[in-house]
Formats: sequence, structure tokens, C-alpha cells
Amino acid sequence: MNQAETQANATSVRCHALLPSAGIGARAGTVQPKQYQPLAGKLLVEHTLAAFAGVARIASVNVVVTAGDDTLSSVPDACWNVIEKGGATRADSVFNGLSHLLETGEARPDDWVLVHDAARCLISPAQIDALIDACMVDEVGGLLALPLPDTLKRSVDGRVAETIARGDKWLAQTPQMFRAEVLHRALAHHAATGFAGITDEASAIEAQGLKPLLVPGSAQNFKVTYPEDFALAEAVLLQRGRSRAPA
Ligand SMILES: Nc1ccn([C@@H]2O[C@H](COP(=O)(O)OP(=O)(O)OP(=O)(O)O)[C@@H](O)[C@H]2O)c(=O)n1
Ligand SMILES: C[C@](O)(CO)[C@H](O)COP(=O)(O)O
Repeated sequence: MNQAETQANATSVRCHALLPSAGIGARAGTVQPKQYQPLAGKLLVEHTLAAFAGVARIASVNVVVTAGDDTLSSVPDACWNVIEKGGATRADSVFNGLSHLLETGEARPDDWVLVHDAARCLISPAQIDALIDACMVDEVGGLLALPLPDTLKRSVDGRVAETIARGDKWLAQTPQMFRAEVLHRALAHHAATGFAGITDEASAIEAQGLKPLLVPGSAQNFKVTYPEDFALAEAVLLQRGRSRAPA
């Protein structure tokens, strides 16, 4: 690609956010799905949406919810699209949402899509921007991830069988950023098996023989999963709010 083509490409290719938000949150132990748990004055998922709304380079924010779920329609000043096509698994929900974006023309095949768990409500605009900066110029795309901070053990029957070298081990986070058509094709290969073994977007891309870029993320970008995670997420949100408040 020459310089003029690179520039034309950079202006025509857009970034879209796609947030799977159709889980039930079984491990969280809440009455309603965890993404609708009140946290620091808003629904959990509203914090996630606000982070993406704070990134100028995101052309559209799209949330995949369960069919008939109108929770987000009562939120004022919504600046996101709701896609009521949640599936049986996370990968199902992502695939349905991505198919919708491509079928409706909301996303063009070469556009980038940033898939992000609604449940990772501590993602920040700065982290999203860092991922975009790193992946925009990459052939494959990539994901936020965290080098393993702890010693890693393999177990057999609840006892340590081995300590595993962790120098090359990372914890996969989201967003995960790939070209819309490439990701759609990669996921489509696994639709027949119910997306068995596809726990994130990168794993589908890897199965195509490609090597996603690992972009260092933050420990604060954890996925709210267990009951104790809500208090931690809320404390961080409140602390961020205080540090932004005028003196
Ligand atoms: N069928 C599903 C399952 C999960 N998700 C979404 O995928 C993200 C990450 O999944 P996870 O944390 O595992 O959420 P749940 O599946 O809701 O949790 P659990 O496994 O405890 O039920 C969440 O934002 C969740 O809403 C989804 O859109 N559709
Ligand atoms: C995609 C993900 O956030 C990467 O860490 C994670 O795999 C999603 O959670 P799940 O429990 O596997 O659905």
C-alpha cells in the first residue's frame, strides 16, 4: 500500500464496539443478570458503555442482549444500538451481533470491531485507545492481556502436580480487536459445534493460523464474575469519580 492508499484506508476504515451482554451471570449470585446490578449509581453495564462513549474513534457502540430484554431502553441519552440477538453462549452472542452489524451495513467488512465483555465495567477510554493504537497498524489485530502476576500450578486431584514456567503466559482480557469480516469468518467455522473451545475472539482467530497481538492491559480491567467482585469494582469506580472531581 502506498502512502496515499494508507491515508485513504485510515480515514475510511472505522472502529465499532460490540458488547456481549446477554449472559445470566450464574457465578455472580445476583437476582438479575450481573450487568444490570446497580454499581456506583448506575447499572454495571452503563459504566462499560460510558468508557466506549469516551473514545472519539469509536464510530458505533452496539450491545447484544437477550431477545425481549428492554432494560437499556429506559436509560436516558442512550448513544448505543441494542441488538436483541443474544445466544446460548458468549461466542454465540458475539457471532449474532457481528452478523447483524455486517448484514445491516453498520459495519463494513474491513472495519475493525472491538468486542468487549459488558461485565468488564472498569475498562477505561485510555486502555481502549491504547489497543486501537497498537492494532490499527497490525495485520491481524489483537487483545488487551495481562502478563501472569502469580506463580502458576497444574493440579491433579486437588494437589500440585507441577509448577509451570509463567514467562510466556498471559491472562486474556477484552476488548479484542479484529477486522469485522475476518472475525466473522473465523467464528463461522465453529458455529456447527456450538463454538466449542471458543472462549474469546482471539481463539477463533488463532484457529485460522493467525497470531493476535498481545497488548498489555491493566489488572483493574477484571471481569466481574463472583459476588465479591462487585464491591471491588464499585470501590474503583467511586475512587475514579473522586479523583476526577474538582478540588
Ligand atoms: N450467552 C451469553 C453468555 C455471556 N455473555 C456475555 O459475555 C460476557 C462475559 O461472560 P461471563 O462473564 O462468563 O458472563 P456470564 O455468562 O453472564 O456469567 P456466568 O458464566 O457466571 O453465568 C458477559 O458480559 C456476558 O453478559 C453473552 O453475551 N451471552
Ligand atoms: C473473553 C474473556 O473475557 C477472556 O478472558 C473470557 O474468556 C470470558 O469469560 P468466560 O467465563 O470464558 O465466558
